Amino acid sequence: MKRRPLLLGIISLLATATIHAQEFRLQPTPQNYTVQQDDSISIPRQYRLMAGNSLNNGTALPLLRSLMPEEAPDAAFRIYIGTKGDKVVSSYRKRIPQKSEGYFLKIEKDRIIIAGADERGTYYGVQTLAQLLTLDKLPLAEVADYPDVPYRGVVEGFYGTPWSQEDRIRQLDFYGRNKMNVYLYGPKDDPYHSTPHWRKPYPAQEAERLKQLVDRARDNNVIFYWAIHPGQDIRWNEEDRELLLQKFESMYQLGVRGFAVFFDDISGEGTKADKQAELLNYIDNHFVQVKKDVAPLVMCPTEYNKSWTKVEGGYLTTLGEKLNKDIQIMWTGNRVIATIDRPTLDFINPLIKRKAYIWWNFPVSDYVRDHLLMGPVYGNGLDIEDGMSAFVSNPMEHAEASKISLYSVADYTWNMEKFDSDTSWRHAIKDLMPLHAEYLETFAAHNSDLGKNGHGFRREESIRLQPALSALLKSYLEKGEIDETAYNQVDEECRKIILSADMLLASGNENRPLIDEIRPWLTQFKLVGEYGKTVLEMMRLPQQEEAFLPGHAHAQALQTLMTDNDARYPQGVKSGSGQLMPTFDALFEASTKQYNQRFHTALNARAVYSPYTLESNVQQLALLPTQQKGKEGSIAPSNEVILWQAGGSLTLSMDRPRVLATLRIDLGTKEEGYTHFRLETSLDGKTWRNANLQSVWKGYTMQKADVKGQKVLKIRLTNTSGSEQKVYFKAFRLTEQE
Ligand SMILES: OCC1=N[C@H]2[C@@H](O1)O[C@H](CO)[C@@H](O)[C@@H]2O
Repeated sequence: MKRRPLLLGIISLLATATIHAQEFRLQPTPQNYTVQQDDSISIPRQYRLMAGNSLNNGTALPLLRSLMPEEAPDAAFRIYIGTKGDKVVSSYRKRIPQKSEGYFLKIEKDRIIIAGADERGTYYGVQTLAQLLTLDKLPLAEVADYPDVPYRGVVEGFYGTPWSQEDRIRQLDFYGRNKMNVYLYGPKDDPYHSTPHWRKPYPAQEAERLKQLVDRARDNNVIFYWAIHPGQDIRWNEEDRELLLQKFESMYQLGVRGFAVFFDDISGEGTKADKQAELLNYIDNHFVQVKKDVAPLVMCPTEYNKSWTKVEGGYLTTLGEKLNKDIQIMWTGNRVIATIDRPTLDFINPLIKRKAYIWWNFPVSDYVRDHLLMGPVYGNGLDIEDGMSAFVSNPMEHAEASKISLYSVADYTWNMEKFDSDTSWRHAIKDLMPLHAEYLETFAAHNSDLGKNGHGFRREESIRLQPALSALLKSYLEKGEIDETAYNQVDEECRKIILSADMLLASGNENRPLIDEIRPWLTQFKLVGEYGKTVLEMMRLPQQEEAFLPGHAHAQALQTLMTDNDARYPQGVKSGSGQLMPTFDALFEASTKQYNQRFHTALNARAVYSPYTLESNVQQLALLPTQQKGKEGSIAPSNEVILWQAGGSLTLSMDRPRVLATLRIDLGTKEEGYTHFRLETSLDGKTWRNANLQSVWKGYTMQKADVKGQKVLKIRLTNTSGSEQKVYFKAFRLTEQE
């Protein structure tokens, strides 16, 4: 029957609209928002625009016109839009919040009023109207709104593949919609941002692409900051100072109106506080203050977190005392990766004599590249807006996937008291994939913890399923019994996991960039679901000699598939590593052990293990995870400067003696740097023999140890120089002989 699809279509549209209306929330949560419940108006097709002159070359009007195309001078319905001081909104002047970027928005029967405290506030009023226009009828609403934190946004400051041009364009539009007003461009692996080419202007093509971004940022009322990272090889002389200013000038010519200097993750000459302060004040006095249309200068200190600060050393107090007062100083918190609370701010603000410009290292994943961080934003204080000048998030190299967190960071920094982590997280997911939200939520819920890592930072995972997982495991391990309720919940979740992975992989064009980013993890997620189902079946069969075997074999096959996965990620991809995998592995081992005892067999009862374990008394190395892929074993690299104390050592132990083929070590230091270290191997952990290091020049110094054919149980690297060494820990990789 022809009519049925049409009828179904109308019903589903109404259903979606109703759900949308029920679930509707303004993002970020406004400070004040009232709606006349029993009344609304249909969206006017035509309107007469009454606009204040102050908006002429701003972006509020273009946005309004893009939302409401039918302007007609004789239309009955009117839209009054202006900034405080514009005559057109003078009668609403008292309703405008007296706050930077504040706005007043009112929808009445015959008019809409948008009045901003400043141009960006007016723009934000239009962004709020844009959200209300997605409803099928316009509520008679009144919004008096403003942000808690002055500067809110993103610092692209991670190691790894920088975002693409398309990524950044989409990001800037996202910041406009979510009222984020700052984007700091500082990808560590851009050679013109950092060593070696920070002194050189960008080649024409890159310059043109940056100009496109600067223009897009302006369209979205976002301040585009360009950051420079000169500290690794800067010389404190006039030449380098002028070269840096020339580079800033060339960026200014591209339209950049925000500048930053990052001194993080460096060692040597560039780390001196008084020299840094002298340079920054010079830039401030001779460039920022001279230009007059440039935002306050931002700097990232070398000691950018409390665990690396020696207050008595005077680095931070020197910056606090010497830096011009309007220069912003970034801070990541008590550790490199940390949530921000009142004690964090009470520590740093007095030292730097200004409010910290928070650089929040979440959801950045460059130190756990095998993981995605898709969980809720939580753990930051909700009463600390007055203690910071900014809060910017350092995201993952996966731009779209980072939006789940960024949506909530926008919500948190705009209206801290009203921030609700879980509500925000669920809406962030709907915003990213409205048509597949339930599947993306299932995926995100089980891909939020980052596993063991060098910073010791962890996140909750599989929160709703945790009680069932632990009940199932507890009853099975302690009593060999199956908790049927828990069993069914976990079984049902495995079904949802498999379904969600397939639905997202097949989701087509809804958000293809997102699926392209997370595809390796979706494939892995499906394997996790299948592994769970297989292990659950095994749990029922340890008393059946024949029936148990196929499940055991299948589980081992799935374990192999989950380990030797996507070649593009040398360290592999991990999914469900926080809760699901540890539970399924434990159940695999328990049921197999039960079977082996019952039938006196020796089926492999080990789910996964790394043949390598790491011990070290060097604090920044001690927690680094080890990885194994086939014949290659490695210790995860670190991005930061390692303070390796005299006599400090790192020992990699095997589960049994293994014959080595190669061992490569990269401490990011030059040739002579390796003379400060001794490399040894041992077959019994008692007697050690030297393995001398030979330099391998691969565009940078890498060390190759002549261990070919040696059977070893342990490898040890010790700082024998008698003093602390500051090195990087870029690679520690071995291969075993076939
Ligand atoms: O300035 C703050 C800072 N600089 C480094 C450090 O934090 O760790 C981040 C996470 O590994 C890394 O992405 C960033 O480039």
